[in-house]
Amino acid sequence: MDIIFLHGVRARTLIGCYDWERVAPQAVELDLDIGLPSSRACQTDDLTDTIDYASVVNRIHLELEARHFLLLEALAAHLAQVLITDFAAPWVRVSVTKPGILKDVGRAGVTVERGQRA
Ligand SMILES: Nc1nc2c(c(=O)[nH]1)N=C([C@H](O)[C@@H](O)CO)CN2
Repeated sequence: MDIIFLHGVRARTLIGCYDWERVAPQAVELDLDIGLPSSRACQTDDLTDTIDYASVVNRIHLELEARHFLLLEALAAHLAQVLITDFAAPWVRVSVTKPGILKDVGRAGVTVERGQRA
């Protein structure tokens, strides 16, 4: 399976289970690994035969503005479902981290995998 990736996507969103996290957006970083439905673009050299990673990152930012989750797990699972449903990805791995959220921890986060990796 061929994979496109977007690693180190920086964004701000309302996320968290505590009251202080419900009032202001905070920084998150995402790593997205997205399986492609086919390797056709390798032969055709045509953007319409693959998943446009620029379109993906635009959609991710729209989702982060529109949806507000309590847990990183719920956010990661939602983004994974968007990639599978709306971009026809057969397999995705979505990692979401909160840089600096915990004392003495560089990044706290979660990774979800959805779909079948061929
Ligand atoms: N497994 C998780 N643990 C925690 C999460 C989370 O999303 N998944 N979130 C929090 C708080 O919201 C955190 O941002 C502040 O401590 C705690 N644990």
